Amino acid sequence: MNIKEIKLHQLMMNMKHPFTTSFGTQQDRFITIIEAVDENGLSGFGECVSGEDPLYSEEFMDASLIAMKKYFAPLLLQNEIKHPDDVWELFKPFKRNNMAKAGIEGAVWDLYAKQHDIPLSKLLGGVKENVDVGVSLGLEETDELLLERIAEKVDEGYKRIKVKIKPGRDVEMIRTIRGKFKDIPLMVDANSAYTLDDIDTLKALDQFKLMMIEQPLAAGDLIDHAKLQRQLKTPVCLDESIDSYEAARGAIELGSCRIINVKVGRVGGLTQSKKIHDLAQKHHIPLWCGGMLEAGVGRLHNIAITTLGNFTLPGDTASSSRYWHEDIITPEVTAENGVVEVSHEPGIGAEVDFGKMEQYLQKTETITKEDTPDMIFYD
Ligand SMILES: O=C(O)CCC(=O)C1=CC=C[C@@H](O)[C@@H]1C(=O)O
Ligand SMILES: [Mg+2]
Repeated sequence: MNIKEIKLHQLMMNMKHPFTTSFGTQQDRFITIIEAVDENGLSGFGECVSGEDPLYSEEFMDASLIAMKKYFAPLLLQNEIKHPDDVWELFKPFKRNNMAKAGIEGAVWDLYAKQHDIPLSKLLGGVKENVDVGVSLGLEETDELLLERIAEKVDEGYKRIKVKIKPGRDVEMIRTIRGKFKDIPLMVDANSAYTLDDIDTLKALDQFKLMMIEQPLAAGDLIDHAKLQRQLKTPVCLDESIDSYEAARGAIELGSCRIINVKVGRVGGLTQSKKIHDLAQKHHIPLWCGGMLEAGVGRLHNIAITTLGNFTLPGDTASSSRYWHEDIITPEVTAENGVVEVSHEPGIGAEVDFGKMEQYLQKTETITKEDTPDMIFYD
């Protein structure tokens, strides 16, 4: 693919509203945009979605940056690859660090699609021209405030509403929501805030006709999720637990969930996302694409993967304006009545706008072919 250099554009973006989950509140988003440049000056873009702190998962941006600079970018530059699927194999000896791997791999996918003049969605085997999207709402100080936010998003036409729950803000809060919004497609996300000791609370949620309960228990606990799913009518959806193809296989075989949320970064990139897609399809497990509070580049990668046939449920890829006063891409992602049109342009389908990015840019670091992987044991 003749990749000449990798640039790591490090941005600090300020979110329009704080976003609160069971594990914390976020206002600033530290994002790295990865640019892979080929010998002809063509650029492909990826986004590293690690959090600022290791709260959602063990990955965090400072560590991902080191992993990209020390290992993944130099490795990519020193090994000629023919296809983006080769990237996963190239990085395989290096354990985990999926979000760092996915960020670089994403730039390679976009570059390859542009080199071949096709949309990323088509390159991935996507079959949809538009995708349904929902919206994820954080916890608010009061239920009244949350009701207002839901009303806004229902008016905007989103295809489903996801609300965050945690112990003490669960059954009664959902009862209040259902009191006002009797029939909206509604789901909850606990981000691992419960254990099987909370089974009565989780069972009580069955009465509210929820589409699913996302990640109620600990990420590593496929066994307890299987026990829980057997006792719940509401489908369990796994997010944090699905950090690899093998985890997806385990969850499906054990019956730990009936739905999977695929996050491209969490599973190590688009190649792994496709593999999980095919596995889930074979087992009749529907998918949707989750979000990581991405800027436009990550958002467009999410839309591209959602065009695959088994992404049958609305994802978290809401409009750019859901989180940002101004996104870094032109055109921005816009959901009309909960539907995003898939671009026919080559690659991710929008331009990264360096003029807009400037306001958020803290630093750009460039890795070239002269930079060797910085390892003690490497031959
Ligand atoms: O809109 C989005 O990007 C999804 C937002 C969202 O729900 C999440 C983002 C980041 C980490 C988690 O809290 C989370 C999730 O669990 O899905
Ligand atoms: Mg989640």
